[in-house]
Amino acid sequence: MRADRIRLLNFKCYGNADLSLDRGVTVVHGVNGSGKSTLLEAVFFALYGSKALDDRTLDDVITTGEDEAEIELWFTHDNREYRVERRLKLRGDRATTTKCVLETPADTIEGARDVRRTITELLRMDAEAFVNCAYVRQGEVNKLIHASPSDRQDMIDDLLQLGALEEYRERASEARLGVKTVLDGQRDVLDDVRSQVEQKEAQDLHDTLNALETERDELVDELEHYETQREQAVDTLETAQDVLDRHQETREEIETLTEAIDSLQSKISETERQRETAQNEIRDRKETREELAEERDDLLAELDRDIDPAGDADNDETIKSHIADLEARDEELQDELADVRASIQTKTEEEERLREAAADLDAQAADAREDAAEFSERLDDDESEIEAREEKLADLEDEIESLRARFADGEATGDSGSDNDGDSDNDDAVAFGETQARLAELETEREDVVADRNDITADIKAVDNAIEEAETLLEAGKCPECGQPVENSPHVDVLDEKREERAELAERRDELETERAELDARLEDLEALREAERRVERLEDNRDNVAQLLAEKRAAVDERRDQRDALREEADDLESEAKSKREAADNLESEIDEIRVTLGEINGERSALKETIQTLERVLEIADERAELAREIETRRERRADWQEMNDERRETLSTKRDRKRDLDSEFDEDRVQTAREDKQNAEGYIDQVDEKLDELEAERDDLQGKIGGVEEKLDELERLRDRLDTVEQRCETLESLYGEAETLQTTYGELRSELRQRNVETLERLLNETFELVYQNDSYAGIDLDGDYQLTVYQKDGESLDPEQLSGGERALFNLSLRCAIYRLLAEGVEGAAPMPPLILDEPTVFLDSGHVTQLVSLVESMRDLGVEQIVVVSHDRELVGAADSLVRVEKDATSNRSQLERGEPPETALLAAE
Ligand SMILES: Nc1ncnc2c1ncn2[C@@H]1O[C@H](COP(=O)(O)OP(=O)(O)OP(=O)(O)O)[C@@H](O)[C@H]1O
Ligand SMILES: [Zn+2]
Repeated sequence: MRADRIRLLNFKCYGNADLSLDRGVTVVHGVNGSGKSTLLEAVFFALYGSKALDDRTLDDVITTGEDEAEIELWFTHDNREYRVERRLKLRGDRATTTKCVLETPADTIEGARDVRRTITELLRMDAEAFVNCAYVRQGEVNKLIHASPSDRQDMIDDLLQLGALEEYRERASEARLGVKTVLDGQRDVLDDVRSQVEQKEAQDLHDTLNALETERDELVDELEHYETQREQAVDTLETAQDVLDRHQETREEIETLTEAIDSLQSKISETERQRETAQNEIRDRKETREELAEERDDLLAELDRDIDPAGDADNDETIKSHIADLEARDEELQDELADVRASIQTKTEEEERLREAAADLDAQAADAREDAAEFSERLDDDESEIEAREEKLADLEDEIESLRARFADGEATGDSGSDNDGDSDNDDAVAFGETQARLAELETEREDVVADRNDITADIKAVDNAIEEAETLLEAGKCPECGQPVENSPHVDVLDEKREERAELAERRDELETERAELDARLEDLEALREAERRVERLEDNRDNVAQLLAEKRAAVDERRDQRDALREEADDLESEAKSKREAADNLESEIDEIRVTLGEINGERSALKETIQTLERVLEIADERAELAREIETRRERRADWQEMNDERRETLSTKRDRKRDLDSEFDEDRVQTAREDKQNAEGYIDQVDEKLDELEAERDDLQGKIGGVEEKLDELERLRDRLDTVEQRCETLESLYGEAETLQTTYGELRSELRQRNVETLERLLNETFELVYQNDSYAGIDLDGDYQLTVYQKDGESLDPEQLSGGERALFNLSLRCAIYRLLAEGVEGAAPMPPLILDEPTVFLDSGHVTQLVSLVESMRDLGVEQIVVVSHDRELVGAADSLVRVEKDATSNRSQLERGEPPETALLAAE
């Protein structure tokens, strides 16, 4: 087997680690406590699980503070690849395996037990064998030497698979002992059964049986005799009993008869009483009938109708037809009544309607009159308004006339110009409608005058200026015309001319002023006329409007007057209509009163009818009651006749029964009864005695029968015992031969083991000597002796022998390693040819060794490799060993996380290590 790769998660001091391993020698190195041993333990744990933990538990395996751990190991064995995986989980403070899987090339095995079993079969080693052979744990170098010879024997035997033979031998021995125990037991049984048979045979059982049977036959004869006697006694007893029974029956019949006679008599008198009661009831009913007849006669007399009081069926019919007639009449009356009521209803309604209509009409008439009055009032108003308007119209006409008179053609109105005031000029007389044109003419004229006047005013101003200048010049002595000195000036006269011109101009201006004033006055008059003209126009408009309104008003007044008259007429009509309706209503009222009288009459007749009908019905009722009474009387009569008949029959029965009783009384014989009683008593006495005797004899017979049964049973048992004896004898023989076989088997296994062991011991001794010589080249020791019980003895050169315990520490270590390697080789070479082996694992093998011996150890390791050990893993920090490694693994603990780490190093590291 070869470990190829191991992966760890939270396994003890490892956090996350993954390491691949090679064939050949691998040296694991690192400082103390870095996790070297733990790595080896992990390989061991991966293979065997909790069995690899000795006395520790699963929770020790999980890194402190974590709650899950994983271990995975890939390995090759016999050229096949395998992978084992385990997962642990902390639940509370206990760890459990949550996954355990082994993948083999063929299949996958699950579960810790099955995985361990498969691995044990595969490696042909259990966990214990693994540590004894392949895995030399730290500090266990002396294990094999310290062990007692028998422990060592067991260890080595187990490794060599000889343990099984010892087991078989022990099993054979156990089987032999087991057979022995059974055989001893069976022999005891055999003795016991045999003595029982002998005892039983000595008892003469057949003779005893014959004697008992004879005795029993005699007893049976005697029993039969007594039984015959008993039967006779029983006959006698039965006959006597018959007589007594008959006597008893007769007596009972007489008693029954007496009872029957008594009961019949009482029934007869009871029925007689009933007959009498019925008679009384008949009498009562007859009386009631007569009373009813009287009542009926009274009623009929009261009615005074043609009905025969004697009353029979025909009479009833007559009454019924009377009632029918009366009811028919009542129905007629009822119809009439309904008609009358309906007509009252209709008429009352009609009356109400009429009165309502009349009231309505009156109201309408009142409304019409009111409207007419309103119209009249408004007509008065209208007329006074018309009057006012007419007045206004006349005023307007007057004003217009007077205004028109002021115009030229105004004289046409008749009033002459004498009325004209003196102011008005005839030249200015203007016709109506021409003022406008005239005003325009005068306006133009005035403008011309004003313009002339303004021109003259300007001229005056110019003349004034010239005068003023000339005067100034003149004062200065200058010519007013040319400005030259006045002396000699021809122009001095000019000033006067100018003054003249000015006076002329002023005169002219005054004329123009006057002319303008005249024009202004004429203009004013004309304006006034113009004003009058406009006013006339307005007044005429006004007059026309007033005239039109007046005309309209008149038309409206006429219409309104017509309407008022119409309303008045309408009111008259409505009133007369109301009156006629009211009259109609009054007529209806008196009609209704008359009808009410008829209603009263009908009701009166109806109540009289009802009374008569009731009386007649009562008469019919009485007839019914009387008939019912007659029927009752008849029933009672019939019943009385029946009872009579019944009693006659009873009386007949009574006499028969009395006869029978008399016969039975005479039949009764007291002597015969007495004899029967005595016979019975005697027979009973005898039977009692004989029964006692029979009981005795039967008990005796049963006893004998029991004894016979007992003897027969003993004979059967004897037969069975003989059979049993045969069986047990046979079984003992079989067991004896089985015991012999087990004994042979036990010796065979024992011999086989010591033979095999002897062969192995010889090989082992040779291998041990070879190895020891290789690692301990020393002159002191001549060789090692290993005997059949694995007793080890070391011989010194001088021939003295030594117990291995007496060797030095280092020597012991080397000796032990030699023994381990020898065993490993023995196993590897195999008893039956080479077998694949687990890696050889050595944890700190050099502790006790000096450097010289380390060299020897190195050669041991190398020789093992050369001998074909596939993989050797050594934990050591010895430089020499490191130097001999094919590959290196360095283990280091991270100072901060406190987790171990694995690192592959190649041999060049040797140089580094050597340099340290
Ligand atoms: N369950 C655990 N969780 C964490 N650490 C653990 C656990 N069990 C053991 N350890 C630690 O693992 C460390 C490594 O121990 P191991 O015996 O493998 O060291 P080593 O390298 O073989 O040392 P030495 O050279 O002294 O033999 C120890 O320090 C120990 O405290
Ligand atoms: Zn002049």
